[in-house]
Amino acid sequence: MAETAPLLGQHSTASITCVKKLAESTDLNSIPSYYAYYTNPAETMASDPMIQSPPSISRCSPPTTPIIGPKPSTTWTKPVINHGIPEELMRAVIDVTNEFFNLPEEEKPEFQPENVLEPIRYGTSFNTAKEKVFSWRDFLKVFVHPEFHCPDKPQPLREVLMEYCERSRQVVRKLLKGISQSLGIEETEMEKSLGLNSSLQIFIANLYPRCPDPDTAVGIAPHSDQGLLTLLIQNQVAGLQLQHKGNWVNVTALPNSIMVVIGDHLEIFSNGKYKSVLHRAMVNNEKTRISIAMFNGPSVDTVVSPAARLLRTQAPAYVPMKYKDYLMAQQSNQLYAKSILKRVRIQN
Ligand SMILES: O=C(O)CCC(=O)C(=O)O
Ligand SMILES: [Fe+2]
Repeated sequence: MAETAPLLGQHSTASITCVKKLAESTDLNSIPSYYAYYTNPAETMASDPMIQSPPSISRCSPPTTPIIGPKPSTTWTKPVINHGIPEELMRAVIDVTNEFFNLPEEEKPEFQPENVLEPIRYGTSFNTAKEKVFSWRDFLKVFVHPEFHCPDKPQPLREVLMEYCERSRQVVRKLLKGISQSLGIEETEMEKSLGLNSSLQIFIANLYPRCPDPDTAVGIAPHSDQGLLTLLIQNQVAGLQLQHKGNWVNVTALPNSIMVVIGDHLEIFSNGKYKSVLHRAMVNNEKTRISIAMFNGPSVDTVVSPAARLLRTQAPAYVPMKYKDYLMAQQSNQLYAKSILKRVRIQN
């Protein structure tokens, strides 16, 4: 990982809206310097995939509810199988997303608003207005709950997305139920404190085109996700890595599994028992990779603090912050490690 965040600054490349087009140029043998994220080859190295035993929702269904990791202090991500989401639906989400990215660029400006909290946003890297070094990634971000939004093209996107986001919320609710039990918190307390009935759910589609210099570029820079839980699927092409005990580890997706990634707000709500996971996406020079990250957070107006139940016996390790403000802070900066979480963590 880069030791320090690349310097902030206005870039002459601010008008770049898409890496796909660049990657498709026939004579591209190297990458422009503003995609050189890693300068030291050691930073891109990762260990072999860890073999993980997936928890299965149906096997763990109530009263023994699903678990993520062996104990609540985990910093781990887990693949979940038997989640109840049909494989065809997961494939359809990836296919229709690919269709969106394949639309002519001339048809996409309507999805490129200035405001980072607009409900439909297509773009490249993470925040080109703030980054000096870009990520080798195009993205589509759509707010799908509590209000459902969707680009009006390609035509099948709406139906597929609506079903996938509903099914994902059901999976997340089951997982959160298990997590609340593991923390000794009533499910209703969690629901109420986090405003889960109007939870913010964001669909993020990531496109990582083939890259001529995969050891220098990054698909998405090291970061933790800001919500409670992210459900991640991909098109059979590997690229996700997570940091475990200071080392980067490749994550291999089991067929038909969903990776569950713990986000900052679960870390805050659990007062640090669950730790959000530092992860990144790497690129390759053979195949285009698509990943779909479904972010599931509290409701935007919730002021999130560690659960009251936990604070009966523990000192708070995080200061309260409105979820919307947290989201704004994260989205309007460059993506860098756990930098936003650090702002609310109480240092001992
Ligand atoms: O593409 C991946 O595997 C990771 C994507 C990701 O971390 C994100 O969208 O937040
Ligand atoms: Fe992420």
